[in-house]
Amino acid sequence: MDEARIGIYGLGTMGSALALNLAEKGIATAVANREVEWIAPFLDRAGALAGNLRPADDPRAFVARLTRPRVVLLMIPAGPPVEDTIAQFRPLLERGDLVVDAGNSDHMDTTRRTEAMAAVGLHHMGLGVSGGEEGARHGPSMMLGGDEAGWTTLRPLLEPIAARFQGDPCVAHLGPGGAGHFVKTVHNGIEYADMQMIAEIYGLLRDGEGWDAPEIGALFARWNDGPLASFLVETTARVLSVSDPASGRPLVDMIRDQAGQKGTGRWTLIEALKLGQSAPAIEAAVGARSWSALKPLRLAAEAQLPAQTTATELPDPATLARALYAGRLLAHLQGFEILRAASTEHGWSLDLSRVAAIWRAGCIIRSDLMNDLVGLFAETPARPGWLAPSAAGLIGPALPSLRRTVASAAMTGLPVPALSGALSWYDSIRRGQGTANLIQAQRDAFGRHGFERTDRAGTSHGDWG
Ligand SMILES: NC(=O)C1=CN([C@@H]2O[C@H](COP(=O)(O)OP(=O)(O)OC[C@H]3O[C@@H](n4cnc5c(N)ncnc54)[C@H](OP(=O)(O)O)[C@@H]3O)[C@@H](O)[C@H]2O)C=CC1
Ligand SMILES: O=C(CO)[C@H](O)[C@H](O)COP(=O)(O)O
Repeated sequence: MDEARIGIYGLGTMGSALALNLAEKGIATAVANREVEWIAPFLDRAGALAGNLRPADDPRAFVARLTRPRVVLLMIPAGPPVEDTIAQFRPLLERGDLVVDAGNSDHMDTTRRTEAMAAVGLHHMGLGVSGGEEGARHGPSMMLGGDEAGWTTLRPLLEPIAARFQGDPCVAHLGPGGAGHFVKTVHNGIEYADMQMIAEIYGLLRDGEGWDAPEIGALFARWNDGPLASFLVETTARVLSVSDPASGRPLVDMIRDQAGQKGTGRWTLIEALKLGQSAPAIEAAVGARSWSALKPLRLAAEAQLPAQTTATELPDPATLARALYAGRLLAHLQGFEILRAASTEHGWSLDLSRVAAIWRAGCIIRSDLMNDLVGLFAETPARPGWLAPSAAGLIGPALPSLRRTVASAAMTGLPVPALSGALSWYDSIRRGQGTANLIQAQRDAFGRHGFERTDRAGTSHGDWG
């Protein structure tokens, strides 16, 4: 009677929300936490749902509560905590049992662990979960990597708790090993870029036009009724409207401009570079968070360095909205191209249309745009998204607004690194004749590296004098 079909280990923000979600769907769930004193208050908060929760004070008792094959889902920080916890559980598990790492782990760690666990007959599954606390509680988007047998076991547990888009559960088995965690990492890279571009538009309105936070929030709220409709625009509108009870000022004005980051944005970039890809909108977003942390240096530079700006009228809100749409679209195309490159490199056969489909609800980057991307990536799965027949029609109408916004921000001295990175990337990928001929000439001139001529095959060298 007291058995559980799944066990959640780690009752922090995400783990406790996932456990309540499972319990609410009638799935008996074992729960445990490293520091056991958190378990009783969690059960109190669970109220009637506690009837479907099976607490355990230590890993052995926790495992003993699970039906076979046992499913141990870890919702704890990536890195050493996951490593150490798996080592703790491994001797308690038997052939066929599963460990599901549902935190934001590095895909290479997940692949390594999958292989090590498979060698002793255990299934290690990497599960990317997105949606924050609210998503985990009422329906996250979930990206699973691992073997087919593990998916067969997990599917009846994950589909009932997933977010749904028009009835379709936002969970998919995306590939073997670290495929799920890789997709989650890139999800977060896109999340960083989207947040940064929103912040850049906020900066133009605040510093260029002198709008206050509630005014900007009201504009974002209106935008959320149009093509920019998304969780992040909606959230932005909400946070900009909140005032600080202590000062009476908008709460956002009382927050230090130094952003945190746990690593997934940076990992996206590192992976992109390793795959020979570039993702300047995501790079700009990671860089902007890093620079934000160096507040004393920025203050010193502001006092010392000239701005040399030219007074220029900033675009009207409708132009800014289209610029944000274009930037967002290009950042998504960058992220999805990283996924496509990784899929080829690792042999994952990722279905990019399905990835977009499970990002339509539950996750942080859910948006109306994602629905268009489902169709776009179905059109030409073997080629970059921007070569899909529908891409030009999505990008074209918004592009002049992106150009106008980036140009006037540059003249005014207001930083828009992600928007301008997206635009430069676009202008680079659509240019048939680039400037790398000069790079090749330079390389050959100083290092005899050789180049290919346009009129004959093979390696040539120049007589550079
Ligand atoms: N918060 C979010 O919006 C999202 C978070 N994630 C990921 O989910 C995972 C959990 O995040 P979140 O719930 O926010 O984190 P919290 O900080 O709220 O909770 C962390 C949990 O991990 C446990 N823990 C910490 N260190 C160890 C350790 N060394 N060994 C065993 N258990 C440990 C904690 O136990 P104890 O109480 O004993 O300290 C606690 O249960 C992370 O990988 C995070 O990146 C994914 C999507 C969204
Ligand atoms: O995974 C997430 C959402 O999908 C988390 O919100 C993510 O951990 C946030 O990352 P960071 O702290 O680096 O901003």
